[in-house]
Amino acid sequence: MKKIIIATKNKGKAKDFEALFNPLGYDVLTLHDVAEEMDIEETGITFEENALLKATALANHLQTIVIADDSGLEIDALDGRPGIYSARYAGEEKSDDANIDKVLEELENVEEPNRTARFVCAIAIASPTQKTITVRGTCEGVIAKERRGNNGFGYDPIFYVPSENKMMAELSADEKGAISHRGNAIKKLSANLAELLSDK
Ligand SMILES: O=c1nc[nH]c2c1ncn2[C@H]1C[C@H](O)[C@@H](COP(=O)(O)OP(=O)(O)OP(=O)(O)O)O1
Ligand SMILES: [Mg+2]
Repeated sequence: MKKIIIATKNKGKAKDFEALFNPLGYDVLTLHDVAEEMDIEETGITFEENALLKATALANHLQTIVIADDSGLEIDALDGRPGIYSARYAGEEKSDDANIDKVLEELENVEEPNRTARFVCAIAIASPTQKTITVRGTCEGVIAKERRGNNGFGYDPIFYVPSENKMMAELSADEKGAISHRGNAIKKLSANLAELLSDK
């Protein structure tokens, strides 16, 4: 199979990408496979900037074409927080469990109609020979009052998807890919994905 390199250390994200890319004929490699030692700082103030930082750093390092994803959860009642700070919302140790606890606590007194939120995913493609590209996908939902489901990663156990009548963490990787912010971002590329990934 052809290989696609994703500049991520997040294993849950890598699984999402496998579900999206394996059917298109690509094996997924991550930073764990190609440059474990790299630690790319996310100093941007938008998802797109951070995705570009990650993709460009690894593309330059490997001298090949690379994809990166910067993503997060925007909660309307929290004025869009945690946003680009989603991974470290409850502290530098990047704990999904602590992040969820913090969100549930902050929304303790917020009732259903005001618990709307969206996942956002910016995907960047960087290459030594082509112009960089970014696309954004989103997925609308509602923050539940407690966790449900064992699939996925991050905030999936508290993200209710109305169109599926399920938590994101109750969907299989394929079902998630069909409706998720990550899947929606990839869809925007799909018409010319093969060309974009050919590194010519
Ligand atoms: O589908 C998702 N389902 C649940 N949660 C999600 C999803 N997509 C992003 N998220 C959350 C997880 C993390 O708290 C943050 C991403 O932060 P982000 O910096 O992009 O990723 P990361 O630091 O975990 O890995 P890396 O930068 O190596 O790709 O948003
Ligand atoms: Mg990160």
